[in-house]
Amino acid sequence: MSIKVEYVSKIYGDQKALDSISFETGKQRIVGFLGPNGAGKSTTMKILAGLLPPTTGSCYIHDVSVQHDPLKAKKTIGFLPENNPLYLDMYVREILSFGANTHRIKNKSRHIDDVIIQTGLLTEQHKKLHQLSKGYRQRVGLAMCILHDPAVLILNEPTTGLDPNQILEIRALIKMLGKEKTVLLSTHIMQEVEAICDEVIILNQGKIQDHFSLDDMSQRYPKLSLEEIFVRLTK
Ligand SMILES: Nc1ncnc2c1ncn2[C@@H]1O[C@H](COP(=O)(O)OP(=O)(O)OP(=O)(O)O)[C@@H](O)[C@H]1O
Repeated sequence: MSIKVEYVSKIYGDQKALDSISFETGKQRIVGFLGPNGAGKSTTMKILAGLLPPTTGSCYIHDVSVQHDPLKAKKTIGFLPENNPLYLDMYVREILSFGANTHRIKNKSRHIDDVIIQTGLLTEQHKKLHQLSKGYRQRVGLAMCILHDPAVLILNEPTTGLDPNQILEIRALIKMLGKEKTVLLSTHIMQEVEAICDEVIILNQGKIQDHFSLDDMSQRYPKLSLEEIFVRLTK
């Protein structure tokens, strides 16, 4: 099992954001994590990334408990938060070097070269982040995520705010990364899920409504598009 979530609930004050959710994903799968605004996607992702404690329940990345062994679990995770907060005054190589130091990566320079090639940043590597287009900033965010070669990527709305060309390029990059890694990807774009995901989890008001493989979709929901399924499960 790659990602395992067991009976996770999260209560903020008197707001129940997650209500005992459980799911598991296989390895090297791209999993679309869908739900309307406020469904609890970001909360789940932050809990999985070890940035937020659940109120109850547990999660595991490759059988390592995020709650009990957070440092070990974090070595296996690359997390791209919503809005990809980066230090915009830093140069591309500088921020990657900063990330590599955090992960104590050996052969840093060669490793950064590899990640720059993998994420298509070669032509932009000498720029400061504020000089980059949103799409290239997103590539830097993804480069930061994969620096320590984690087996699992947790990507919160990675294509939001990008133009159609950049969306296609970032999707292709995620699809390429998904050949070797498990990717949990939240998005509001159904087309994106159909283009790159192997399976889908639909969350609504803090509860999992369904979890299915896209290969099984037409059998499970005959004649319905993913958008229609989303509406049916979240209305
Ligand atoms: N720090 C917080 N304090 C209080 N309530 C919060 C906090 N963070 C999230 N919530 C609430 O928890 C619920 C789930 O929020 P969350 O951000 O996880 O949803 P989401 O599915 O990621 O939404 P979106 O698609 O809009 O990003 C919402 O009702 C939200 O208002």
